[in-house]
Amino acid sequence: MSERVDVEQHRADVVELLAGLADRPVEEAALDQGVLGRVLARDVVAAGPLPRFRNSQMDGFAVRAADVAAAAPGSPVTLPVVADVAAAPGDPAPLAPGTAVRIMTGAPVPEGADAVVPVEDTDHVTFNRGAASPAAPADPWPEQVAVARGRASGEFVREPGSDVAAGTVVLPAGTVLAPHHVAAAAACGVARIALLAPVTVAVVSTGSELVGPGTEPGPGQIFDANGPALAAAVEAAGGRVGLRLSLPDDPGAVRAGLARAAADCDLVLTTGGVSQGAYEVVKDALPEVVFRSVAMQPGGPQGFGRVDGTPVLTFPGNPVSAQVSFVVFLRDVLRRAGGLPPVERVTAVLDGAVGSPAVASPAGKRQLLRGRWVRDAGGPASAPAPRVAVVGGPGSHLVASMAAADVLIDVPAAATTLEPGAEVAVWPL
Ligand SMILES: Nc1nc2c(c(=O)[nH]1)N[C@H]1C(S)=C(S)[C@@H](COP(=O)(O)OP(=O)(O)OC[C@H]3O[C@@H](n4cnc5c(N)ncnc54)[C@H](O)[C@@H]3O)O[C@H]1N2
Ligand code: MOO
Repeated sequence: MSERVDVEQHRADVVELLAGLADRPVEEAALDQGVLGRVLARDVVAAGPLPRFRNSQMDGFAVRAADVAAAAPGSPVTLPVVADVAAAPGDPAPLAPGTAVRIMTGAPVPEGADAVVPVEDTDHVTFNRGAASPAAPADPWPEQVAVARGRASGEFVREPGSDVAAGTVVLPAGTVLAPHHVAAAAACGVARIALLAPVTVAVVSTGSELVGPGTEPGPGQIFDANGPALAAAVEAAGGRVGLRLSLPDDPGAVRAGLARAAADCDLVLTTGGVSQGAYEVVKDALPEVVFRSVAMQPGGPQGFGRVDGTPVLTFPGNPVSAQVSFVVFLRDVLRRAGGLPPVERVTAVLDGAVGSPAVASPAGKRQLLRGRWVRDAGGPASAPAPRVAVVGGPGSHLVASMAAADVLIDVPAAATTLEPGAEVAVWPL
């Protein structure tokens, strides 16, 4: 008889087993190559300031604010336009008092100028002639400008370092990279970044009945669902699939496959072969692993330990059991090890009942039913928590019901029935 433990005990044992995974090596990557969702291992520091130089926030005229202070719609101030500055390489000449330069958004503001008057506030209104004359050359800069509205010193001038001072941290270590982080690093001219190396996981399916896609299953054969499912789950949790194996029900082959997996990866994950049958190859191949029954459904039969020094978790073969095992025991451990935040469990209100023959909850076991958020408009606005309804039955072979679910509804071990309106904890999928 194997030992029987509760869910929290097994979770704690898995956390302890995998504690060493959190010590991640660092790897470098180009900023533009698949870094989204990855975690920065080191701060990204700006070598120079951002903006890099004083530049215009508007298309208009760079002026000395004092020269146009008196301008008003009825009494414009007219200045000679002495140069044209585009957002282009080069350094404009200083601006003499009593003059203006035409300037474009992002162009360097000449020394001496301290404000930009948008073109709309002048007699030119716009510099852009649009599609009316696409072949025409760009507007030449005018000889003079009549400014109808003065601007305070500093208006529409972007100062260097006003976004980032040179030498400061743009993105701190631990940032989970999203597009806006890539933008900030790119603006600072960063080409390569240091990332936490993902935990590498070997995903090992066992069962002589399994075939891969593209094969016509013969009598007694089924497609391998767990391999692809767990590989996807590993990646979604920030891990990297280092090896995928599908092994037959032969303890020798399983032992050899697991030895290879242990040598190649940080963690080995198996499915199948851990129950009470005559061909429980994972159990038979791993005498050093602890096999136990966890008081939950699905996902009761579990094992944890090491193969050749590498941690191994053995999940049950039923596809829903394997996926639920990942969510409950491994997802957050993997995420934390790779620097990602855990997925928070949330409280929800049950929309229907649990306890009908179709949706029963066994006494003494925590049951993780598949559920969906109820998003109809009719719900009371004052509902204390989001509502959730059971989807499909509790059977651990019901992969399509699992695919229709948003969450796992956590029915406490003591409960065999729950009334509508009951508060439940849910695990987002
Ligand atoms: N007498 C008992 N029988 C069973 C018990 C028990 O306590 N006493 N526990 C049941 C529970 S609960 C589960 S869960 C399963 C676990 O069985 P195994 O981990 O040994 O898994 P297998 O027997 O290899 O497979 C179970 C089931 O899942 C299918 N399977 C396996 N691998 C895959 C895969 N990669 N993709 C898709 N489907 C897979 C397999 O064909 C079986 O149908 O044991 C119960 N029995
Ligand atoms: O506990 Mo098994 O994992 O029901 O299906």
